[in-house]
Amino acid sequence: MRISIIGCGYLGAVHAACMARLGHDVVGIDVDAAKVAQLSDGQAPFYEPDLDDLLTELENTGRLRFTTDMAAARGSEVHFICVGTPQKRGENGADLRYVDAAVEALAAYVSPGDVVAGKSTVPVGTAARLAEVITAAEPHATLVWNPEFLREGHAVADTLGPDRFVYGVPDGSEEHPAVAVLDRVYETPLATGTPRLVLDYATAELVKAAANSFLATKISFINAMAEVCEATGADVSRLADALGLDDRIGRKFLNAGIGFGGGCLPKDIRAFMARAGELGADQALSFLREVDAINMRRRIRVVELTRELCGGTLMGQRIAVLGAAFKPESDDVRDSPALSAAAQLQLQGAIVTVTDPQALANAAKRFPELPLEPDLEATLHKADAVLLLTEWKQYRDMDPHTVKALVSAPRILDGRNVLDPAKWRAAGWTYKGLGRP
Ligand SMILES: NC(=O)C1=CN([C@@H]2O[C@H](COP(=O)(O)OP(=O)(O)OC[C@H]3O[C@@H](n4cnc5c(N)ncnc54)[C@H](O)[C@@H]3O)[C@@H](O)[C@H]2O)C=CC1
Ligand SMILES: O=C(O)[C@H]1O[C@H](OP(=O)(O)OP(=O)(O)OC[C@H]2O[C@@H](n3ccc(=O)[nH]c3=O)[C@H](O)[C@@H]2O)[C@H](O)[C@@H](O)[C@@H]1O
Repeated sequence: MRISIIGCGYLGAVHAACMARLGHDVVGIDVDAAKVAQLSDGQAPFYEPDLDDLLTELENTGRLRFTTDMAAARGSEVHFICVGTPQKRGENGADLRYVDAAVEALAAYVSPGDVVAGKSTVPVGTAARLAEVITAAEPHATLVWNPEFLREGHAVADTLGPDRFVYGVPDGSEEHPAVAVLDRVYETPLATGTPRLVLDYATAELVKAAANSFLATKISFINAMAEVCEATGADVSRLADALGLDDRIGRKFLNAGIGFGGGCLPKDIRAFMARAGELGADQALSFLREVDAINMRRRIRVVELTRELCGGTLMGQRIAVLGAAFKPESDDVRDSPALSAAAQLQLQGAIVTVTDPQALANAAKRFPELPLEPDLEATLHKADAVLLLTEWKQYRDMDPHTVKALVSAPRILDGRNVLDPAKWRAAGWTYKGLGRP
């Protein structure tokens, strides 16, 4: 099938490569000429495991190309909308200007029978509004909403083998012709038994908002428990292990620590609250305000604990921050808890050095004032305290004796609760976790 992908960022570039991998003939379209040039050279414009290999594998097949020219969408049977929906500046709501611009620009190139499939995360009600734009331009084309659930760091595997497909179609009916079109797009993963749900627009849009809200709530729940554990001397990691053994709860997404960040969970729960408010259902989601507040408190807690670790003042203390990305296996620093804590420590007088295996270039763009150091040993050199804030494997695997020889004082704050406290203490470290004795 011929497929166009509009927007080639963390979602769209991966979707484009994966659709070509499934055998489709794909054109990726983006307004960012530099990104298009890089992708056209077979290079991922960001770090995502397996994406570079996939781009290289596809380079000589002729099935994947990239352009800035929207006219290249003409002739594709399916057009995926993958542009960004960031938080509006100074407001909770989603900024839909990129989605609106992309759909309006695409509408001129849509032909009868085409399917325009929205993948971006949008407030409920957006699909119905955009469907009017598409049908005004081409009455025999259909807009569907096909939300995406991939995780950064696992994006290729998640796209090729998702937990489920959700199709939001105009009448919510299995018989809608667009269902068969999407089934052909996803024929290979569907053949392995991946569940596929056909829903109406609003339900499909809400599945995405609800899923991210649930995940955020799970993380904030365990972080709230971490606060109680700190007050009582209990251990939140063991608490999570015990809770997680109940099938109905599960252990996943119960890792307490510095909290959630990234380009999705924080902005998505805020956009969901804003949209519920517009719909007169704000009370239903007022708990998400608390989810957000618990999450933001974790960042402050890291600063407080670092101050305690340094003997009561941050002034002039050399702090080694391990991790800049919002999670390991990603170079994404959007709303990164690690960077926001690092910047706060610097503001409070600490001499901060941040290291990360992949995210320093992006960190430099967002926080030009923060000293960044690619080398882990150089970062640790003469540190008065070490903060592990993004749990890259190389930080989790550090040897406390080796690290101790590098630092000025053996004090560590494990912001992700991934180190073995007994092992670090036995090596002579003052160890602090979040919600752990
Ligand atoms: N990053 C992720 O893991 C996931 C993201 N999403 C959702 O997918 C959407 C995109 O997110 P990301 O890929 O992370 O954002 P991103 O910022 O990495 O990528 C967006 C891309 O759209 C391009 N763009 C903007 N306006 C355009 C236009 N008019 N025409 C063509 N291209 C245009 C930008 O240049 C950029 O390359 C958001 O709604 C996000 O919530 C959903 C699931 C996973
Ligand atoms: O809509 C999106 O963009 C995506 O948002 C999240 O994916 P992602 O942001 O890539 O990363 P997650 O693995 O969900 O982690 C989010 C944040 O929560 C933190 N986290 C995660 C799990 C946990 O137990 N504790 C915890 O603090 C991570 O460190 C990270 O900062 C969802 O997991 C995806 O399903 C969704 O498609």
